Amino acid sequence: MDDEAIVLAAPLVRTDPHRPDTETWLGRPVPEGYTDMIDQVRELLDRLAGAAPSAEVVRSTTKTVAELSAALAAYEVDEPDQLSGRLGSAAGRAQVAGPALHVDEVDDERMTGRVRFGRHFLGSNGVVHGGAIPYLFDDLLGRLALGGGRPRSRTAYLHVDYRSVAPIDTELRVAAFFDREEGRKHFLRGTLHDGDRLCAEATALFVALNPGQT
Ligand SMILES: CCCCCCCC(=O)SCCNC(=O)CCNC(=O)[C@H](O)C(C)(C)COP(=O)(O)OP(=O)(O)OC[C@H]1O[C@@H](n2cnc3c(N)ncnc32)[C@H](O)[C@@H]1OP(=O)(O)O
Repeated sequence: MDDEAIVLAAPLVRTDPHRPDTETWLGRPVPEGYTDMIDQVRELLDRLAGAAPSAEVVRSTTKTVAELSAALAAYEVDEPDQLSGRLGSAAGRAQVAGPALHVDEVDDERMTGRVRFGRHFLGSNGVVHGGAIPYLFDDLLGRLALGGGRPRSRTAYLHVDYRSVAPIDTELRVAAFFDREEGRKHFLRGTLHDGDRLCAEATALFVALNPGQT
């Protein structure tokens, strides 16, 4: 594929001071610019959601996206070598299924951060789709569940209360708390705020996996 075809738009400015320029995964360096590529795909999804393009632009976009898919297909790897969703210090772990979550502070019991849902996550009337919020909490709480040297665990339940609407294109605050542990059961909770206004809160049970449990 022509290199020029993969230039989607002007590159995004790196805005996250917590994100390192380079990162390693499984001891190997992550390709330079990988997280910038993920940012561009997020931008593309937002533009796609918001656009009502002409037939000509639909045709050319379809062709370009097909070329991009073909280029990436040539580099497909098995799950253990996957980068997307595995880069802990990248926004949203470099996984475009969810919003770009930026972790600001984390210790064994608590995690705080910021998140901005783009147009891709619009439900209606300028607010975030209700299904995107559990994704955010599962990811956020799942990360904290793994903190403090705790064993791998899996979400057994995730309960979300929607207290007020969460606007898109707005920096929202998230927090996660490790509440308590009962044997293999780890209880966590999380909050999503727009300024001082509580948008949603969640409680979850993560069950630690037994040795050999996949
Ligand atoms: C960095 C990465 C961040 C992203 C993290 C994302 C995490 C995820 O999304 S994981 C994917 C979604 N979750 C799943 O697919 C889980 C599917 N379910 C399972 O695999 C199993 O049911 C599992 C592992 C949760 C529990 O099964 P198992 O290991 O057999 O434990 P089990 O003996 O049934 O239960 C253990 C305890 O938990 C309790 N428990 C289990 N499920 C539930 C539930 N839904 N509600 C309440 N209690 C429960 C049991 O009652 C039991 O309690 P006690 O010890 O007091 O008797």
